[in-house]
Amino acid sequence: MAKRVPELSLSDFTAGDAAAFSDALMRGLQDYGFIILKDHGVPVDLLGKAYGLAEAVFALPEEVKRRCAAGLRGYTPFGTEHAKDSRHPDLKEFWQIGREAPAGVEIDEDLPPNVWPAELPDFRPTFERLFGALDETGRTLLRALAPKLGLPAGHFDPLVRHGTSILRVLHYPPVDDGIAAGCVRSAAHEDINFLTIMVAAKGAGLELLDRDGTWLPVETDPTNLIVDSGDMLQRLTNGIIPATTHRVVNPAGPNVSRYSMPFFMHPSSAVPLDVLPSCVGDGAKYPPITAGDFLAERLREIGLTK
Ligand SMILES: O=C(O)CCC(=O)C(=O)O
Ligand SMILES: [Fe+2]
Repeated sequence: MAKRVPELSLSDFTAGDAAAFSDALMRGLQDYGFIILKDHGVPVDLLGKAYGLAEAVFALPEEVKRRCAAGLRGYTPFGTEHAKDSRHPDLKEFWQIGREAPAGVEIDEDLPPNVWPAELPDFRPTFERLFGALDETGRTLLRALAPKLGLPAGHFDPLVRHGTSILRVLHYPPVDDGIAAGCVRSAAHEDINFLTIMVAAKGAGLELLDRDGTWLPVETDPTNLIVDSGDMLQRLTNGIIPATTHRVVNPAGPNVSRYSMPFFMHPSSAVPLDVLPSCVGDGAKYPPITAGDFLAERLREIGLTK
């Protein structure tokens, strides 16, 4: 039988057999590094609205978009980011929305303000809502995963509640004929964070590197979410949950724009990424580092900070 990324229903966890869901989530991440999530609770009309605004924001004039560039928030122009070990820039532009410091709560984190496009008044409320909904889904998934790692269900909650999670709205424009050989929409990479919860793209192209060394397309209905495990979870689990290499290939069919929206779930910067006691086995494979230092190192390696 052809291999397929496992499909899970989040309602099994919230209103069904929670232990069976936890088993399937753990197995999916171990075997594929990816799962498809149905019945995730993020309203489908919100996903539709977000897609519409993603198209609108990237259609704004280049100088308007560039005025909304503010480092890790707002707009990042085409050709800025490259995968960690790639010499070529990825063929994408993106807009990043971060967590903002909660009103009235003192937190030990530098959370810069977001940048909003004045031309699109619906952009801010829509993406604030989507950020909140994906954040909630991510916390639920971490609650489902915790018992599989010998942890109490609520273990991750305080680590991620004020963390540096970021929602990235991505646009891959039609690929130019004159593009340099070796340039792809998104070169092979692993995500940096704990989990990525991604609004499934409308177009094909996402592929994961399967455990047998072949590229496996990750395809699903755009009303579903796609979840993958990142490097920080790999470190915590001593590699028991690996960060799976994935990429976005150039269009094989019609040469049209592709949009996607990954939400990268990060803990607070001060959180140590030490290997969990239940996963140490014969010894930790990774030296201790905080989430903040690890993120800073990786952002430099992909060209997003100096
Ligand atoms: O566009 C996609 O489907 C995947 C994007 C991705 O892997 C990333 O931004 O880390
Ligand atoms: Fe990724």
